[in-house]
Amino acid sequence: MAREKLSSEAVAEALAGLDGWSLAKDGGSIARSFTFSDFSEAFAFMTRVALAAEKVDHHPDWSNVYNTVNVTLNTHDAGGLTALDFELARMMNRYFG
Ligand SMILES: C[C@H](O)[C@H](O)[C@H]1CNC2=NC(N)=NC(=O)C2=N1
Repeated sequence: MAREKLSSEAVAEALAGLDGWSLAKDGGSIARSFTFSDFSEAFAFMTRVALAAEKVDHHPDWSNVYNTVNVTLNTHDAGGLTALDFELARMMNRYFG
């Protein structure tokens, strides 16, 4: 259920309630950059998110440069966006503060 690909209407609705995230041009993923005061804060965020992502078996595609974490979310198994991506995005926003 949660890993079923969402319709473009459902994606638009979920995205409307989600601060800071944008949809990729092909509609297949969402992305956000998080900027922190320094590397320690950025890495602490990644550690918290990594543990929570592992618990729900849904993992971000991300990179880190100094104080910035760039995140892309999609569901590889579904070949697009699912409810799990939006759950993970909301969780990251909460951890960001
Ligand atoms: C076997 C395992 O449950 C799957 O490979 C999970 C792991 N984490 C995942 N993470 C993401 N982002 N997409 C997936 O399709 C996915 N699949």
